[in-house]
Amino acid sequence: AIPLQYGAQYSGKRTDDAMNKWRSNRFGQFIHWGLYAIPGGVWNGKTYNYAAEFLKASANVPSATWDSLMYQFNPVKFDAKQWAKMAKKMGVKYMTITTKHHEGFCLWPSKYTDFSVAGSPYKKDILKQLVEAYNAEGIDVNFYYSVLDWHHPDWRNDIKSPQDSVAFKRYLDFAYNQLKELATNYPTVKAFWFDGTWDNSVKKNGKWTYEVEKMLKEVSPGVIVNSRLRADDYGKRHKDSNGQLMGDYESGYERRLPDPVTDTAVTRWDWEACMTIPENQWGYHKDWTVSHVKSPLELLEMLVHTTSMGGNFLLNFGPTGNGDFRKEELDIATVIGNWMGKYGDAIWNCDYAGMKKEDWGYYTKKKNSNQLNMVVFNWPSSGLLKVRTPRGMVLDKASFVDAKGNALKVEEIADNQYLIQVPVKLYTSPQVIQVDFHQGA
Ligand SMILES: C[C@@H]1N[C@@H](C#Cc2ccccc2)[C@H](O)[C@@H]1O
Repeated sequence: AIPLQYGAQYSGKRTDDAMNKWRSNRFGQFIHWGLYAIPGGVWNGKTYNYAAEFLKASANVPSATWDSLMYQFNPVKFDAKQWAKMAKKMGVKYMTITTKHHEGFCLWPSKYTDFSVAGSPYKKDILKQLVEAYNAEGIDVNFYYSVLDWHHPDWRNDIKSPQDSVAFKRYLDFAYNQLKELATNYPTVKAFWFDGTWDNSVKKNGKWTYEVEKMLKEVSPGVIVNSRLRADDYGKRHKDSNGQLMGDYESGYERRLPDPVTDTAVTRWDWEACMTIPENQWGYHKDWTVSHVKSPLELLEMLVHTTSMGGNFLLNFGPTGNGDFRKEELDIATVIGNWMGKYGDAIWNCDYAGMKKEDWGYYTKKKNSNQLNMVVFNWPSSGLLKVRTPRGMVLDKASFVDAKGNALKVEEIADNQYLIQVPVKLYTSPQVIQVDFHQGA
């Protein structure tokens, strides 16, 4: 192995209570909210199709002009309790909020910058209201923090001169202080979600990324840090120069999921996928007709797919500049929430079942149980669901979660091969069949 000072600190999955809770949450709400929500992808009457939170770059807006959006930030419809109630009904167990995105605007009154809610007509601490409201609903809150900062004069994309070094050191001190401020002032926050760490300037500062993770865990014991923060001694990200995952979970799946047949290696570590509802919009965009908007059932399948591979699914919402949600997002929250209300037990505290993927859908397995869930998206016209079990696993009985009393016919047609007989029907949402099993000889 290559000797490293700033590589992975441990291997395997964390098994402490904080990480077990993070893992059991499975379904989270991502919220991207900042000044970019005010123009919503439109600048000087022109609609830019690229991600709305990148509008400053897409529309080539001068920094002084963009930063003056701060004086328009006054979300009169913002109601943290209402947001938290919607999230609770949707069935999420955690929420990740952008404390500061690439634009540099802070949703809390940071003492290290004037470019925050404190400088806006709104004035109040948004993070404090969200943490209190979501925690009151029993939902954990995590903080997204962009290391990339277009506003700060000392930010550098790369270090190409001694002057760059001096300036970027000032920037890294600023970011370190902000992160310590966040961990100190919001002690119930469970995890830090780092982004904007792809530039050479950060890759050349693996030591700083190591020190940030160390500081956060000292200030907030048990806190969880994603792999995106970290660069090792040689600038390697996510996995160090020895191929070991850095941080507490892998967070490279952005708008994509691992393949359930060829990518089962991900089941060996903790990981999370984050997903947009349109093709590529994290911040609020006025016009969602510019790309495919995923239906509730498409998103629900992604949630089940992710759970079936032992990952967490973080679904993104982009509130408007006024602090309310668009109808499409409210409808998705309702449909998914209705399903989670009936079948959430097949998601929460469930994990990879260690079984071969079948065409009809996905398996999830309740932690520390002999309860196997079959979430069926593709209903078989044959009325037969094929199940291949690992050696020694014997199926005992199966029934619809909705009809526990009506046992389904389970036929073992060969060693470790079963057929479960189901009615041939057209369903309009995925069905969940619960299977009890035991470990045989
Ligand atoms: C979680 C997501 N990561 C951010 C990004 C990005 C990006 C997109 C293209 C090229 C380089 C970086 C998005 O703005 C959103 O915050």
